[in-house]
Amino acid sequence: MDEMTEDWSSVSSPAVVVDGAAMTYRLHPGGNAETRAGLILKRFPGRVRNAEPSLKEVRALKPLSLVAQHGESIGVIGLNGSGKSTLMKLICGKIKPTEGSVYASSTPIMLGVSAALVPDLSGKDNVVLGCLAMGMTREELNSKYDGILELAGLQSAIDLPMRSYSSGMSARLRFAIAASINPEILVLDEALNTGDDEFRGRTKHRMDELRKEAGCVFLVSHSLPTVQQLCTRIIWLDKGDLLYDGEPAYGLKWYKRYTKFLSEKDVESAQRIRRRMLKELQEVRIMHKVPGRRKST
Ligand SMILES: Nc1ncnc2c1ncn2[C@@H]1O[C@H](COP(=O)(O)OP(=O)(O)OP(=O)(O)O)[C@@H](O)[C@H]1O
Repeated sequence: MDEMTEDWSSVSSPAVVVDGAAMTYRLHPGGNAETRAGLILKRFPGRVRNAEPSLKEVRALKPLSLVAQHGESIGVIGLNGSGKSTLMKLICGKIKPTEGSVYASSTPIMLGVSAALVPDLSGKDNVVLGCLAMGMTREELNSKYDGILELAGLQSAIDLPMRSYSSGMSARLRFAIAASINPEILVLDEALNTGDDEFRGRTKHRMDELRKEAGCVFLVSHSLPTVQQLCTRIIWLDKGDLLYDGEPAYGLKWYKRYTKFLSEKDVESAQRIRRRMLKELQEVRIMHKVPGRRKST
């Protein structure tokens, strides 16, 4: 990930700039012959299709440009496999685009503390662990600890081992930990889908606070009410294409129609909507400043 070095203050205040970024995964469907799975497949060569390793490519994201400003909360919607997580990983710098570039005004934080959390430890202990894993100092942790427990709102369950939590309870805890470090850019991938209405209310409050502190939040979600309630803008991805980038009401209206047609197996009508969205999409072009020259627009 390239950190932005330009002075954007005179133009606007972008938090993330995606400049023609695309992602193609390359993989060997036959697997590595040295792995356990590879050895098993080798014993049944005639029965397993594609047992011979051959390079396959998955075009997860086609070239896409967008600018996310400070103060925005952006919902990322789309069917399974449409490229949402891939875009988030590119934004967080977890993977490098195979084309184009991604710039961020500071390192985006993905709600990724789950990896550091330990199911056998209590919620409280996991708060300590998660915060330290995100690089918080002891002093910061002490000052924020009570606020995190309050935001998680797990009451007495906070003393129970995390393995006893429902997915909604785990989501509360993970969100409370991740949102505690006031990240300038926060990426929430599916984290809030399992929360109930009460938790969504708390989340909205915290997300509004983050945005007011000039943060920028990306929220990947299949829950349209969540996106509608929490986001100021939506991005709709479909089979690696950007279909919509704009205010939520209009995009969600067409997305709901699109998914309804697909569920009714009316592919023709769904395709019509897809074409319409692509036609209406206003292409974003990232202007690169040339040193010593004025931008002429
Ligand atoms: N590491 C990987 N290697 C190969 N292909 C991948 C990899 N990760 C994702 N893909 C493929 O890229 C495409 C986009 O996947 P991605 O996870 O970004 O979609 P998504 O919109 O987040 O899906 P979902 O809603 O199901 O989480 C899919 O076809 C997926 O199979």
